[in-house]
Amino acid sequence: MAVRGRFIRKTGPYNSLGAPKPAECPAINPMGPSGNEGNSDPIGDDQEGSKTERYPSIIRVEDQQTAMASNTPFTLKWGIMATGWIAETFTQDLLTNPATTRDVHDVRHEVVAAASSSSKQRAEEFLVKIKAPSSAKAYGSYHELVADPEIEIIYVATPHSHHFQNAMLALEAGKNVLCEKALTVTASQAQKLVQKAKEKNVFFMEAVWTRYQPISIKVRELIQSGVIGTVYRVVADLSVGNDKPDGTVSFADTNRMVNPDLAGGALLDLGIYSLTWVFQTMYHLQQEKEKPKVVAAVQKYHTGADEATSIIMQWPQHKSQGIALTSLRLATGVDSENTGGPAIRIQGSGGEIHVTGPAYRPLQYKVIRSDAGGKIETVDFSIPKDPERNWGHGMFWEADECARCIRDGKKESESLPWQESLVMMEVMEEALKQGGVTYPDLITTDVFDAQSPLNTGKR
Ligand SMILES: NC(=O)C1=CN([C@@H]2O[C@H](COP(=O)(O)OP(=O)(O)OC[C@H]3O[C@@H](n4cnc5c(N)ncnc54)[C@H](OP(=O)(O)O)[C@@H]3O)[C@@H](O)[C@H]2O)C=CC1
Ligand SMILES: O=C1OC[C@@H](O)[C@H](O)[C@H]1O
Repeated sequence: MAVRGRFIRKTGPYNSLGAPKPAECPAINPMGPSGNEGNSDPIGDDQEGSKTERYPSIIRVEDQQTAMASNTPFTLKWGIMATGWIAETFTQDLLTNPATTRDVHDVRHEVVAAASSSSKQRAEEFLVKIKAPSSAKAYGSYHELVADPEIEIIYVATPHSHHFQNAMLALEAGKNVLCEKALTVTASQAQKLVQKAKEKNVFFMEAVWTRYQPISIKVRELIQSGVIGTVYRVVADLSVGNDKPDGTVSFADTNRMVNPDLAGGALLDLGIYSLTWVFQTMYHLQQEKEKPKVVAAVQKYHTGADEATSIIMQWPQHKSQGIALTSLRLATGVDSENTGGPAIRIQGSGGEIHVTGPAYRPLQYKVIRSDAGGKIETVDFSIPKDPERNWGHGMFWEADECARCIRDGKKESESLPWQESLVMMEVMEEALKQGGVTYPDLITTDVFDAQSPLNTGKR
């Protein structure tokens, strides 16, 4: 019989009060059963439902007052590079109130400016749309953005094709950088960025938000506690069902999902989350790091990008294997209940953990221990919303991580160290190489050019 568990709140990186906490969060949703009233989520995949629990469920008022009296939150000042879909989503998360949204009291965020490579007007419209404070500046170029002395960190939200040149532009200007996934198009580009971050002594992180979500932290803790024994295999999938009867997929050939000029393809956009689950549950937890052997099957689309990629990784010294799957034609689950099974299956010598939901932001895990007589513990998560803005997408936890690292003088995040981003880039590069996927020189070069069209927007 399945036992639905409650999320036991532990002190974690998202919990900053330092004051004693209630041991358990009761399933109270101050916004009603859906917790989503009136929200218009641009990604359209928010999964709040009646069975979810919220963060935070209860904050004792005296705890808050004690913390507020003794600590002034560290404020991180952001510059947003690009004005597309994820720039909008992430920046709205930045603008949520950390205290009332997610029980975070030690850091906060300020949006200083946003820049569009197309026009200043586009940046102005962006700031209006996300209801940024009137103090936020609009720039019509990425160069102006990175030159703003008030900005401490640049969020790079351009297509992956642009990440190397754009992140390097910001690092060269001495800025801390949070760069969207996939970090780069090639492993050599990622290596160059890490070298530059070291040289400039600044913070640099790949924006894999999943790593900072409470569910990821909890699953890593569970594995480390040994509850399912030694993990020997992880199978993870992130796929979307965009198959069309005429043999194409429902993205225009120019869309960044399939356009080689924008480093399109399933692996760099979606498969990276499947890899994230393989890596964060195995490689990340290895004492002695071992690079995996890689075998890949790649289905190429008529544009030349990959439409489906399956990667088998082997860690011979650890006797473990990981399978990362992604496809643009078949969805991970046929329905929202994931009748077809969990998106992520983590198999250990003493049991399994199943993680359900899209791999970039899953909201449920199950622990199935071989010694528990068939009992299954099910734990649900939800994404908290700012009651005032009626917004929350779950990207704020990675922003909080950036703030804490910068406050504490750290140059990389322990939850996603540089070395791990680099090995993941190597795995993806190797898989694409095995499948014969190539990208244009403009986006694969590892030579920085401040005047590259990728930096100037002169496309
Ligand atoms: N973490 C997550 O959940 C998600 C991450 N992503 C990642 O974010 C990145 C951006 O994705 P997304 O926001 O969906 O993309 P969009 O196409 O919606 O936005 C990209 C933005 O980049 C800028 N840009 C600069 N040059 C170009 C160009 N040649 N073609 C298109 N855009 C250009 C544009 O802003 P402007 O003209 O104003 O400079 C544009 O609005 C990708 O790397 C993707 O992997 C995407 C979705 C979800
Ligand atoms: O990072 C992402 O997560 C959500 C997906 O829908 C999107 O394509 C991808 O870029």
